[in-house]
Amino acid sequence: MAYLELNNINKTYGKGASATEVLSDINLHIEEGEFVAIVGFSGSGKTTLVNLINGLLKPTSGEVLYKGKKVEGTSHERGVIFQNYSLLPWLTVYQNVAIAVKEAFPKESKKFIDERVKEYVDMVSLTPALNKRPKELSGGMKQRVAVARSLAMDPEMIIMDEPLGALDALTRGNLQDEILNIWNKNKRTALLITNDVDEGIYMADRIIPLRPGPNATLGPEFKINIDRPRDKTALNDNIEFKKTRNNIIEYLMDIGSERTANSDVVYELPDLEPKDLRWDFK
Ligand SMILES: Nc1ncnc2c1ncn2[C@@H]1O[C@H](COP(=O)(O)OP(=O)(O)OP(=O)(O)O)[C@@H](O)[C@H]1O
Repeated sequence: MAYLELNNINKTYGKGASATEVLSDINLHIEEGEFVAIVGFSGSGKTTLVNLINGLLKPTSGEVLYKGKKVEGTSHERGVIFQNYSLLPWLTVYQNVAIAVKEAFPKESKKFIDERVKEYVDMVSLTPALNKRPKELSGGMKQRVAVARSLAMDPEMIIMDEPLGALDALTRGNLQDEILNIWNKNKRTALLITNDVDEGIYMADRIIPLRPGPNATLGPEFKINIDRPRDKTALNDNIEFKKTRNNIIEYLMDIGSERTANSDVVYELPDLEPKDLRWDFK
């Protein structure tokens, strides 16, 4: 039994003539302690997949099992970091994080909650913004609050839906490392949805492409055989990194051009440009 299992998942939106099958025959098994990345094309169904795992959506057919039990709704055992922040606009940064920490640790003291909120807000370098409301923050700052809020709840499984998309390279690199630290230190299981192949290789044990939809399905997995902790600066010269990166990009380009040739829809490719300079920020 895997920690998280998706068995023969199909998800259709709409009914009758307007029905669209977004995900088809998705099978994914993640073991406890693993870090898996799914890299997909824009609009291929990545958020739908996250919402099925989180329990916000029900599959049209198939089942999602978490620790052997069918997922029937949301739970803070599985913490999701969404790409669209979902902060409560009337609460400050402190209050947005505190409300989540209280929910995850209902029996803990006020002091514990206060310290934990401040620790995680500091981790995302937002201590000066503790008393600001979301409307006073930039998109990247809001995204960092969302990261702090999810990680402060100490979920058993960290599920990330393009969580670092709106961030500059330096902040993005720092948060990748914070997420990896928490995953490693607390022996958590992680699923990262990203359109950045380099980010996937830096962070994950395996990368699985999501083929473009409709009827998106998972492609073959690519194992990342690079020792941890990984050194960003050294990665660009790592033969295994270059080989894996080329293999994944080649696969994505092939399926992208295959689908474009067969339809009128223009698919936006994942972030495939070399980002060599990015690693120099550390
Ligand atoms: N509630 C819904 N009802 C109908 N169609 C939907 C619904 N939610 C998503 N879709 C459609 O399903 C497809 C996949 O959407 P989804 O948001 O899962 O993709 P995504 O890969 O996360 O996209 P992006 O990379 O742009 O965030 C899209 O064509 C979208 O229009």
